[in-house]
Amino acid sequence: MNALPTLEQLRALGPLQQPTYPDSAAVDAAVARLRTAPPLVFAGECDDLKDKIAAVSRGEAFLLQGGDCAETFAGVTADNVRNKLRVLLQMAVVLTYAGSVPVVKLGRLAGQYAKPRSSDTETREGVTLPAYRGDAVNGFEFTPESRIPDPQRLVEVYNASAATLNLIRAFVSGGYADLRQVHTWNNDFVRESPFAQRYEAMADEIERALTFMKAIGADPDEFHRVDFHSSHEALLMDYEHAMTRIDSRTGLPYNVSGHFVWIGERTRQLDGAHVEYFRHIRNPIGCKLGPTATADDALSLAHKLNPENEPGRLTFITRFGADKIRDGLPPLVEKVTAEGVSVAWVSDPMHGNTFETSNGYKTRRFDDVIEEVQGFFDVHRALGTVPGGVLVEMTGDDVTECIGGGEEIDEHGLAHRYESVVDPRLNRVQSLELAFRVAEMLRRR
Ligand SMILES: O=C[C@H](O)[C@H](O)COP(=O)(O)O
Ligand SMILES: C=C(OP(=O)(O)O)C(=O)O
Ligand SMILES: [Mn+2]
Repeated sequence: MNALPTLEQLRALGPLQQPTYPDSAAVDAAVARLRTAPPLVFAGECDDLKDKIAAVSRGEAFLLQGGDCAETFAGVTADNVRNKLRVLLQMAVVLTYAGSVPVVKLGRLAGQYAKPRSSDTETREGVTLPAYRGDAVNGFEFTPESRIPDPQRLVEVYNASAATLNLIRAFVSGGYADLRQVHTWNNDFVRESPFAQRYEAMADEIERALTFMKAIGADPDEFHRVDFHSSHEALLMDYEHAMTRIDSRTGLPYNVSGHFVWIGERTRQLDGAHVEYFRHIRNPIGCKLGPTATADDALSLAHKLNPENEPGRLTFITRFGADKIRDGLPPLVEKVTAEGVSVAWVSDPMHGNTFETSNGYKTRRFDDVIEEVQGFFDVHRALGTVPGGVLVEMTGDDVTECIGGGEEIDEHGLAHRYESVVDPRLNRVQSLELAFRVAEMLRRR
């Protein structure tokens, strides 16, 4: 494989969804600063994750990827990060115990700050401004000043990601994620929620099992820490290229701003800048596939992004929508499988199911989310292939952004606590409910 293209070469390919900065010298300064910054992750950690995703592709593990649609700088607080991690750990333990399969835990965090948008502008009450493109680019506040892209924010992304990942690393190795804390994670949960109660019952069973294992001589320290990795959409060429380093062990380039990075639905053109960048880095990578993707697109992307057909290297994240998955997914899976391509299939049941309510909230129906995951499992079952995981937009807080679920949030209920700056997230109860529902699907896998 030839060498990593320069940033200038990638820019010359016209990458889509990039901000238009007013001051290019300021961009150069931010990129130069990032080029000398220490890595946030190590290449060896990326390789470990690649091995785990290879197990996912063989059906020996299940991938749980979750976090905000868009992280915010204001959201880098101990409470926010802990709440998110806690629900991810709860979901993982539900999937592991009720689904009887090891779970690969992948946070959509510590780097998820840049957003592709369907429109370059946003209009409110007759005023039109540049669209908000994530805290990596501009401010959410609807004023002309705040919406101007500021490259200094790229350095802030690095700092915010470093702080988040540092805290996550402390939590997962310092005892918070110890399986013996399985009850503690559920403390202060709405007791009335049937899923919180179901979780309590399951946690009791797990505790008994742990006591039993200790009695027969198992080492309790085995349960002390968990593996947890970070991921984000590698959208902004300036940031991602500046955060690419040559691994000293192998001499190969890795993106060191996250363990796993993915190409979004809007930037997966075969001859585009993103695919060109991604084919050179050695991280495990993902590529979204939506309803316009053909079987030939999938195959060409696989050949270009993973020419050596390395297991665990490539994950296809499908996001068709509940009404399209059953017809749209089979041709892709059939062709890719028939050609002997090694890939992990993951369902993103969020992005094909977004709509706007009459009162102006971008939302999703919990039932559509479940229906898409069910369709994903059914398609794979019918084809004899492996439904490898789910990617969800979720938060550890009790927000009201998605409709339905056990608490039966309706359109009017969305106004109660809608905090997302881009897409609607499952709240804590909805996330747990999803985990139980997916565990049932896994048991039948
Ligand atoms: O999160 C994904 C995209 O950024 C988002 O769904 C696009 O949303 P938009 O249509 O509001 O721009
Ligand atoms: C932008 C996203 O998704 P997609 O590229 O699939 O639209 C996302 O995951 O937030
Ligand atoms: Mn999103």
